[in-house]
Formats: sequence, C-alpha cells, structure tokens
Amino acid sequence: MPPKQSRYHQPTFVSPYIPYLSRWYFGADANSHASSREYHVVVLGAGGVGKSCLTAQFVHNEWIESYDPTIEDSYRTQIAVDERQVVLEILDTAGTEQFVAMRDLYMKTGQGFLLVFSITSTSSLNEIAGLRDEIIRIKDDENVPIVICGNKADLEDQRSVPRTKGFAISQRWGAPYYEASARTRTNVDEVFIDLCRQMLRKEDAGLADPDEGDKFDPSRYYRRRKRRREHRDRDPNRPRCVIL
Ligand SMILES: Nc1nc2c(ncn2[C@@H]2O[C@H](COP(=O)(O)OP(=O)(O)OP(=O)(O)O)[C@@H](O)[C@H]2O)c(=O)[nH]1
Repeated sequence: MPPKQSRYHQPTFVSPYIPYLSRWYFGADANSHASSREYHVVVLGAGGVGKSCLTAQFVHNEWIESYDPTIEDSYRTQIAVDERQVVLEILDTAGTEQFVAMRDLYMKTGQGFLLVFSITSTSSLNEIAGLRDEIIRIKDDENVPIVICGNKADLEDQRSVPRTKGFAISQRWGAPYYEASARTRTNVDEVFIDLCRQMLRKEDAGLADPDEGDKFDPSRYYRRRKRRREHRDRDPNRPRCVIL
C-alpha cells in the first residue's frame, strides 16, 4: 500500500483578505458576497495555545507577541479555495475556563472547527479531545468538518507532544492534522483552507444542513421570541398574573 500523504505542509497560499469586524451574531448583509459560499468557523482550544495569533495571521497577516486572553473576537474574511469564493466568519473563542459559557452556542452555530493545541503542552492536546466529543454530541453529527492544529511548531526544543501522537489522533478521528506556527506563519493558510474544502465538500455532497449557520443565531432567536411574546400579549384570553 502506498504511504499516506503527509499533511505536514509548507505554506503555499496567501489569501486575499477582507477583514472587518464580524457580524457573527447579527447575520451577514444579505446582498454582500451573493455568489460566494459563507461558512462559520470556530477556533477552539486551551488558553494560550495561539488561537488568536493563528487567526490574526490568517486574517490580518500580523504577528502578536503579547498574550491577552480572549473573551471572544470575530472576523470576516473572503478567500479563494479551488477557484471558488468563500466568505468565512471566524470566531476566535476564549480558552480560559471563565469564558466558556457560550461554547454550546458556538458549537451549534459553527460549520467547521479548528481545534488548536500547543505542541509544547500535553494537557492542551487532552483538552481538544474533550472539545471534539462535545462538538459531536451537540451537533449530533460524526462528520463535522474539523482540522486538528498543533501550534507553536517553531518551539521544537520545547516539544512535549510527539508528532506521531498528533497523526495517531488524526487517524482515529478521521480529521487532518497540521503542525503550524503562528509566529513563522507556517501552515496558517493551510489549516483554514483545509477546513473550507471540507465544508465545501460536505455542502456539495448535500450533507450540510442548509440552515446550519443560522440555526442558533441569537439575534434571530431573540427576534422570534419577541414576535412570539407580542403574539401572546395580543391574545385577550391569555391568563394574566396580577400582583395585588
Ligand atoms: N513561539 C510561538 N508563540 C506563539 C505562537 N502562537 C502564539 N504564541 C504566543 O502564545 C501566547 C498566547 O497566544 P494567543 O494567540 O493569545 O493564545 P490563545 O489561544 O488565543 O489564548 P486565549 O485567548 O487565552 O484562549 C502569546 O504570547 C503568543 O505570542 C507560535 O506559533 N509560536
């Protein structure tokens, strides 16, 4: 059997960027990017593994040296993947425990997930295993587009996760594994493009839920709730609670 092609690539692609603050929660402008596919990507992983740095490199082409724990940031960017235009809404999530309350919502809304750990931290690898289980449970779908990213590959002398371990997990989960470095911009575009390809493939195969990206859009949820409440308030037979 021919050896499996390694997923450890050197970067070959630089995306054209249209970065601006996302409207992850408020929906995209219906008229913009009418002919392109639009997907919601969620970047997840333990605190300090480099989620924000990978996202900033991908979207803005910039390196951030300082560490400022994320609460939640979102970005919108357009890239060409296999000659198709794809608009990505990227949600950079908080790795720190105190900010994880929104996780269920991200997982329901997201269509593709970048699971990031640091090759210098075994515990960060263990954390993405839990995140993957949660994604599959919440979406009730074993075939969610996922890319596993072992970041900080430039810190080879501090490596504590052997590359073989990453590949073993990749095989077990059926998800591609890349070792990347936000610092040197190694494999930064590749991880996002791989995710785009998976999402496109899923949609082309008719396996994607057409409303998935919007299903748990909080603004739609609150609008619908408001309409339901208004409808209920107009009902003259509605039982009322009176405080005397
Ligand atoms: N050497 C090296 N350092 C990195 C790399 N990526 C991120 N860092 C550093 O790691 C620290 C944390 O990076 P962040 O991108 O803020 O990590 P995060 O995962 O977003 O952290 P939270 O917001 O807490 O979830 C920063 O000081 C970065 O400069 C990398 O590829 N190589």
